[in-house]
Amino acid sequence: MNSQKETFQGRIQVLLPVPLDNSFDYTTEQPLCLGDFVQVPFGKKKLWGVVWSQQAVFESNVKTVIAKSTLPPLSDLMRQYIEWVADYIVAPRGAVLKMVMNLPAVFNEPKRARKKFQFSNNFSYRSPDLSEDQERVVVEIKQYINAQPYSVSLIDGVTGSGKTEVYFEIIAEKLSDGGQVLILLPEISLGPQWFQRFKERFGVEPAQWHSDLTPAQRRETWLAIQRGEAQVVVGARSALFLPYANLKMIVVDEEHEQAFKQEEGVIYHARDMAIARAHMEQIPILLASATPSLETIDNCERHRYKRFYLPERFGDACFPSITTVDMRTEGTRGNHNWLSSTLSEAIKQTVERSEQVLLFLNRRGYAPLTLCRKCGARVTCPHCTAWLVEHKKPPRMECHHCGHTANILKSCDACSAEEDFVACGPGVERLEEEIKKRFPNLRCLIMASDRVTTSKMLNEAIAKIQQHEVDIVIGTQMMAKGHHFPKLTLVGVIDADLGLAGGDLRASEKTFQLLHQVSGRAGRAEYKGSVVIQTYQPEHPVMQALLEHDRDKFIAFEQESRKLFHMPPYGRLVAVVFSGTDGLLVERTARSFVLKAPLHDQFEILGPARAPLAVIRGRHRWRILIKGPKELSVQKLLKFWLKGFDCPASIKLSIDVDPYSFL
Ligand SMILES: Nc1ncnc2c1ncn2[C@@H]1O[C@H](COP(=O)(O)OP(=O)(O)OP(=O)(O)O)[C@@H](O)[C@H]1O
Ligand SMILES: [Zn+2]
Repeated sequence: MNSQKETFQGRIQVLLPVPLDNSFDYTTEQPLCLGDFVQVPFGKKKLWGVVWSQQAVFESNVKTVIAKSTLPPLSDLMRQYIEWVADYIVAPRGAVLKMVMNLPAVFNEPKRARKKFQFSNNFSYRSPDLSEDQERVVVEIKQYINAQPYSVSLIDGVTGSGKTEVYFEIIAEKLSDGGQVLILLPEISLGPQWFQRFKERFGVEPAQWHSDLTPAQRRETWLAIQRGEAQVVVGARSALFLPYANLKMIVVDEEHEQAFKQEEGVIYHARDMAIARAHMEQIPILLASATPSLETIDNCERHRYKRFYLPERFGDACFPSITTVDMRTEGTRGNHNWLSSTLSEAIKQTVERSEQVLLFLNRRGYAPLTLCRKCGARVTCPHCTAWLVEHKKPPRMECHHCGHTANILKSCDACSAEEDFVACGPGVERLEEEIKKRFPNLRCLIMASDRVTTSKMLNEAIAKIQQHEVDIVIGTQMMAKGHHFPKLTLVGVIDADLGLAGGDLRASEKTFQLLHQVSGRAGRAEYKGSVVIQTYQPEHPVMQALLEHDRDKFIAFEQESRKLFHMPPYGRLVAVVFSGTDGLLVERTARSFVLKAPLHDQFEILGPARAPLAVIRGRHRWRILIKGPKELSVQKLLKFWLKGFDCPASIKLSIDVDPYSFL
C-alpha cells in the first residue's frame, strides 16, 4: 500500500535538513502524510523538513508543526533512497536530506509573483545517419534495457566514436513513453558544445542543474523536476539528489571522471549513487566512457554491467599518431626548457598548415614553486602544508588548497633577502610566456578554471576556438575531455608525469585516462591528428600503453597489480580523517580511535598517519585507512566502532567510503 495516501494526526517524526541522523518528534493537528514537507520550530529557528514516520517515541514538551507545504510529498522511494545513501556513506540522514532540499526559497510562499521559466517539452528528435557500429550498439542496448526494468549498460567507445549520439538515440526512445531522463556530466563538460548538440537533435534545450544557476533558476528547476515538467535534466553530480516525479532513465557520461566524487561535506561518488538510485527505482542506467574505470570494467567482467563497444571513430576521422619525447635526453642535449625541440617543431608545422594546437599542462598560474635564491626557503601558505603558486594575472601568490592570496613577495620571510626569488617549474601562464617568445605572431588562449570563471566566458572562449581565432590553446584539465574542434590536430602534453607522483593508488589509472582523453582531442574530423607526450619516464606502462594504442594491455597490467595488493576494485577501502586546530589533540584522537577498533580478523588498519596534506586551512589532519575484502560490511563495522568512541567536540571526523583522494 502506498503510505502517502494515509493521513494521520497526532505524533509524528520529522527529518530535518541538518547534519544529524535522528528525526524529531512533533505533534500535528492537521492531517499529514509521510513525505509531506512541513515547517517546524527547531531551537530558535523555523525549519522545513519532511514527515519521516508516524511511530513517534514519547518525549515530553513536544512542539507543534507550524505549516504544511502545498508541494507534493517526497515519495516513498526517495525517502528510502535517502536512508540507503546515508547508510552506505555512513553520513547523517539529515545531511543527505539537505542535498535534496537545499533550497529554502522553494518552500516559502513567494512575496512577489515569481518569474516563470518555461521548460519546453516539445522534443522532436532528429536522428542522424548512424554508422554501422553506432546502429548496432543502439539496437543492442535498446533490446537489453527493454528486456528488464533495471540494468547497467556501459557504452565503451573510443574518443570521437559518437557515444553521445548513441545515448541521445536511447533517450529519444525513452522520452516517447513519457517520464524523465537525468544526464549526469562532470561539471567541466557542461559546456556549450554539448547543449548545442542536444538542441540540434532534440529541438529544445534540456533543464540544467549546476553551480552556475541563479537562485530563481534553481528554484524553478527544482519545482519543475518535482512536478515532472522538466523531462530531460542535465546536471553535475548534485542533480542526482533532486526529487524527480517520474524518473525513467539515468545516463552518466564520462563515468570514469573523478569529478563525480564529492570530497567535501557529504562525501559520495555520484556514479555509484546513481547506480544505486537506478536499482531502487528499477530503471536502466547508461554509463559512457572512452576510458572506463577499473571498477566498471570489473563489474562488466562479473556480468553485473553489460558492455557495448564502439571500436572506431565516427566518419573519416582516424586515431592520432602518438610519440613520446624523453625529457632526460632533451636535458643532456642542452635543452633545459620545458618545451622540447620535437614539440616546438610540431607546433610550427601545425600552424603553418593553418591548424590548431592544444598544449596540455595541468597546472594553473605562472610557477608552482617560488624559492629564495639566498637561503633556499620555499614560499608556503600560512594555513596549509602547500606552496604558494605565483600568478601573473592578476599578480598574486595563491594557495590552491585554501584560496589564500598574498602580494608578490618583496623580501624573503626567512632571511630578509630583497627581491631575490626564483620561480620553479611551469604553470600555464609561464608556458604562454614561452610560446609568445618563440612564436610572437601566434594567437594564444589560456583555458584554466581561474581564467574562465563563468559559463558565459566559457561559451565565448569555445566560440573563439571554433571560429579559429586562436592558434594555440594552453589548457588544464578543463580542456582534456568532451571538446570537439575539427581543426585541432596537434596535442602536446607538457608534463605527462605530473599525476604519477604521490601515494594515490589510482595514480596510473588516472594519468592514463587523462592523457588518453586529451590525446583524443586531436584530429577528430578530416584532418589527421598527432600527439607529442613529454615525459621523464617513457618506459612507464602508462606511456607504453598510450604509444601502442593498447588500452587493454594497460588495464590488464593495472588489474594485476591491484589484485596483488587486494586494492579496489578487488578489495575495499575506507578512509577516516581526523582534523582540528590543535595538532596534538588530533593525533591523540586518531590514535585512540585505532585503539578502539572492534576485534575482527577481516580487516587491516593502516595508520594513523599524518595526512600528506598535513594542514589545510589551519586544521591539522591525520588519516586512517581501513582495508578489507570486498564483501566486508564496512558500514556495519564503522557504526559499531563509532558507537564506542567519544570524539572531542573540536575534532572533525570524516568518513570516506571508497576513497579516491589520499591527500
Ligand atoms: N552518426 C553521426 N552523425 C553525425 N555526426 C556524428 C555522428 N556520430 C558522431 N558524430 C560527430 O562526431 C563527433 C564525435 O562524437 P562524440 O562527441 O559523440 O564522440 P564521443 O565518443 O563522445 O567522444 P569523446 O569520448 O572523445 O568525447 C561529434 O562532432 C559528433 O557530432
Ligand atoms: Zn592554503
